[in-house]
Amino acid sequence: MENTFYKYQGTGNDFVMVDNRNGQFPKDDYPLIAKICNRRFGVGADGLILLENDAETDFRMVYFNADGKEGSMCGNGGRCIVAFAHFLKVIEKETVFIAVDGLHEATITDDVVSLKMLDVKEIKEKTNALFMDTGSPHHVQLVNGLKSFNVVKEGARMRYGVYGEKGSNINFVEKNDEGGFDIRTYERGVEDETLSCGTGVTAVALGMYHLGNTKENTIGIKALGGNLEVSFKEQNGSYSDIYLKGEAKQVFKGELTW
Ligand SMILES: N[C@H](CCC[C@H](N)C(=O)O)C(=O)O
Repeated sequence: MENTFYKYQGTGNDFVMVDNRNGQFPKDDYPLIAKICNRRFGVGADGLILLENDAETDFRMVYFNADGKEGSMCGNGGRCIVAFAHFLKVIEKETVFIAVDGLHEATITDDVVSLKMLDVKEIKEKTNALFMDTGSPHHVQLVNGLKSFNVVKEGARMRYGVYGEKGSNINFVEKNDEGGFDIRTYERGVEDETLSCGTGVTAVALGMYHLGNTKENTIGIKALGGNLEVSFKEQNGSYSDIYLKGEAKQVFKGELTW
């Protein structure tokens, strides 16, 4: 079945997933990928992910944003592709795979995937905000009244206005009553607010620890689409053993008929 695709979601960040171990997917066709991700003219997703063979690891993850262009690392997509690899029996419960930013270890238990992220060596302090690279670039900013905050307007303004054409993902965060943090994210490449962004959730957890807003190194982060947990070790402002953990689920299967 040549054009079979699957749809996965991780805390509401949704992806079209294709088994491209035969190398037949036309991955240079950006307009096609954008069309598949379009919610009116296609399947509809925040991104499209290919699972490919890799000589040294269990598989390769190739991630495209909804605009059809290859993106930087996607944390929720990384969790979803681990669930997909498990479904395809490419892996059992543990894996090491390669993504655009390097090697990732992960484990899967039922539908819960714990994904190891790359070390974060530097957090930059900006006016009332932080910036760091957790595999993707992230701006982290505390706000009051997150629920009613205009994430799309402010995110779009800052994504271009502050970070230029290359841009950044923009996260807004507020402490919640449960000792964790609420997050809302404007995603570059999707050019909209998504229900969750894994590399953004990771950036918020490290950022809140960095600012002294929590002393915990296992932090619950609530995105619009569900809850994630980030754990890490910190030494002299450098972060290692970073794990992003939460549900990743297959939601349907179909046939692309381009
Ligand atoms: N949704 C993704 C982030 C994708 C990053 C992408 N928007 C880019 O900047 O290329 C995540 O779960 O981490």
